[in-house]
Amino acid sequence: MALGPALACTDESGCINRLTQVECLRDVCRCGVHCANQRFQQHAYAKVDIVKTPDKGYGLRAQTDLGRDEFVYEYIGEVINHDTFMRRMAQYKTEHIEHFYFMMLQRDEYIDATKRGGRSRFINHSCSPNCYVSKWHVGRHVRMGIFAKRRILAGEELTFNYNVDRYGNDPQPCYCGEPNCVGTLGGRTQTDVVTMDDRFITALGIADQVAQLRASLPRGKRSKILDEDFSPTLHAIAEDECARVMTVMRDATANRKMVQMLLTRVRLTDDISVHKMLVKMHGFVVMAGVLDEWVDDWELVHLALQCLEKWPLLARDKVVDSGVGLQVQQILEACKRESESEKKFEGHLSKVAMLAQYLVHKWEQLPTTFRIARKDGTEEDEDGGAWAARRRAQASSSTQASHDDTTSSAVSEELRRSLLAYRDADKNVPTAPDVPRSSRMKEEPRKKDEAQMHKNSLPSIEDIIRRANEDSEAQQKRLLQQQELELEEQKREKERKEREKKKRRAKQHDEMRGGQDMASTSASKRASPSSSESHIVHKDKRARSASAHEDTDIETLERHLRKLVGALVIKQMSKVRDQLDRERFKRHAKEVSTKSVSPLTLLLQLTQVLCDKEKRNPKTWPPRLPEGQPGLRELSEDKRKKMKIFAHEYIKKLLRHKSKAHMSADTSADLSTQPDTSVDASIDLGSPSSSTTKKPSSPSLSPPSDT
Ligand SMILES: C[S@@+](CC[C@H](N)C(=O)[O-])C[C@H]1O[C@@H](n2cnc3c(N)ncnc32)[C@H](O)[C@@H]1O
Repeated sequence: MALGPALACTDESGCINRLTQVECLRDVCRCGVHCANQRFQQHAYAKVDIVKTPDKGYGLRAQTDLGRDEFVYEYIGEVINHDTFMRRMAQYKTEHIEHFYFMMLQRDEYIDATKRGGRSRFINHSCSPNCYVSKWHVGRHVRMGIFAKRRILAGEELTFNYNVDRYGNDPQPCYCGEPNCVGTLGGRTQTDVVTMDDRFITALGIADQVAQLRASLPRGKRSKILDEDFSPTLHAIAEDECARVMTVMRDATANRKMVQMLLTRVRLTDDISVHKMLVKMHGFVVMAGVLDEWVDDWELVHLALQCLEKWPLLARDKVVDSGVGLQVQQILEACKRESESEKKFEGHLSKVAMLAQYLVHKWEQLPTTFRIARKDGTEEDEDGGAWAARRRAQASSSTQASHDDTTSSAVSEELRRSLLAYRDADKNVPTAPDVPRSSRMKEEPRKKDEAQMHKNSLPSIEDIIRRANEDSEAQQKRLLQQQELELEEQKREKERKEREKKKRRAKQHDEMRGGQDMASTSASKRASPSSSESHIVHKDKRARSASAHEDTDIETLERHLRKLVGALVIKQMSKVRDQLDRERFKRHAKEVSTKSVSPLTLLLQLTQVLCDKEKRNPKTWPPRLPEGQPGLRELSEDKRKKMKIFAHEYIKKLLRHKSKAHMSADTSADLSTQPDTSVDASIDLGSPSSSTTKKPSSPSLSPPSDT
């Protein structure tokens, strides 16, 4: 089934490269730009923060959630050989460097991130980690990646198990704080089952046995017994275990005990389909790594040859491409040399010699074919192509004319290009001759440290921290800016709504007032062209002033006016309190001073009337502060004076009216309940007095001089 671009070379795609931890190569993978298996090459790192921990120095923290098996970071540093590694360990001790940053890459290759490296150097150890370390092949290089072991939430500290891959000077106390903490980090060997990573235990197919044993042992003795006495029963490999076995074999190539157990599982397997699958999972490439690493160890070499003998082949390509053919040939020659000096084949040596002879002969019988590029783009072997190219370039370009790119009409374009690429690359990078390690080890120096070549391109630790700080500062700045923009946007939106609300209110207000004015005008029959015009002028002015002061909170101004006028009215009322019923006065005073002013009582009406009068005056409403902007702090002296006179007159009139009504308990002038409409009629100050009352002499609220 053809997979969409989104799935190209993902875990779900079935891409063999991805499954066996080989990166597809740029310009080679047929999925082109959609290929998701180039994470090392593309530096597709997770977003992380460098943080200070309470007792482990700095640490690394996830900035975002991470999915299981997601690529976190590459472990970057100087790649050094064993001699340099030993020298630096001693040097760092004398320099009193507190933290260790070594990680083993493969035999005789270590990554040192002490002085130069990437952010991954800050990842601390945990006995129950949320990440794991895994080796990937990227072109000709083995590279160390850190991956999420489970789903990780943003903010969690990232950790992996140092006891699997990391080397330091001496064991250090562990402060991971996990319930299963083994107490120390570093100083252990990678073969200790007690510290062994779950992935390895699963690949060995011994998870149940380890769990049982752990459960049956007393706590204190667990690690000792597991390390020294534990020899698990190994079983044949099932088909669904092939990818795991091969990836762990690649990861643990330098771990003798692990390699031995995994090879034993391969040897115990009889199912031909499992062997086919192992071959498909780059089995020959992984085996070349194992032979390269353990070429001096006859027992392991024997075991490896026993596995190779089981692997089915129709053509010689994989043997040649991986370099295993050449290695086995050289093993055979080494056996011969050894036997000549010893004058006899013994033990593993004789078995190795016989098996090697057999394999060399068997493979020679096989034809050499070339893979034709597939059209569906779903498979396979971009890396196989690279390895093929490398091996051919290194070992057999002259003897195998048919491998030459000039004869490549039958060869896939992908293979041809990777051949060219690697030949070019090989021109620049000195590689060790393909000879058994025993002889290679004698060469001094054995191999130029890649570290020396890349040293100057690696950032220093100060650079990393500085850059991390800059990054996080920039990010914080971006976040702040974004927040500010959002706040501004919210503010604008709020203001817009407020304006609309005010417009609506002003419109309603105008309509109401228009209606009232018209009604009062027609009722009093005082309408003259000039007053009608002035009403329109007023209305216009009001509308203009409303729109000019859209931003003013009219409601607040009104409330404030009511408070000021209310206080003034209360003062006036208190002057005649003796004439008023005490209880009633109190009640009204309370009502006046609260915000819920409504025309329930006549006295409230007095406040209301004064306020309405004030608000009707376009010259003074809405009021302005001396600074010019809309607002109201207090009433001007002039205005207070006028209002006092008005209130005084009003109250006097009321009392007169009450005494006229004989102050009966059930009087219609009951101040607490019903509006006294007779009095109400007498206080229409904005219009000529009713026929029954005289207009007060001086309550006119002319514009105050200070506004
Ligand atoms: C690769 S460095 C990790 C970064 C280091 N914390 C730093 O500040 O640069 C490894 C060192 O960190 C410290 N470390 C890491 N994990 C630790 C743990 N679980 N307990 C105590 N120290 C730890 C040890 O000193 C160790 O040698």
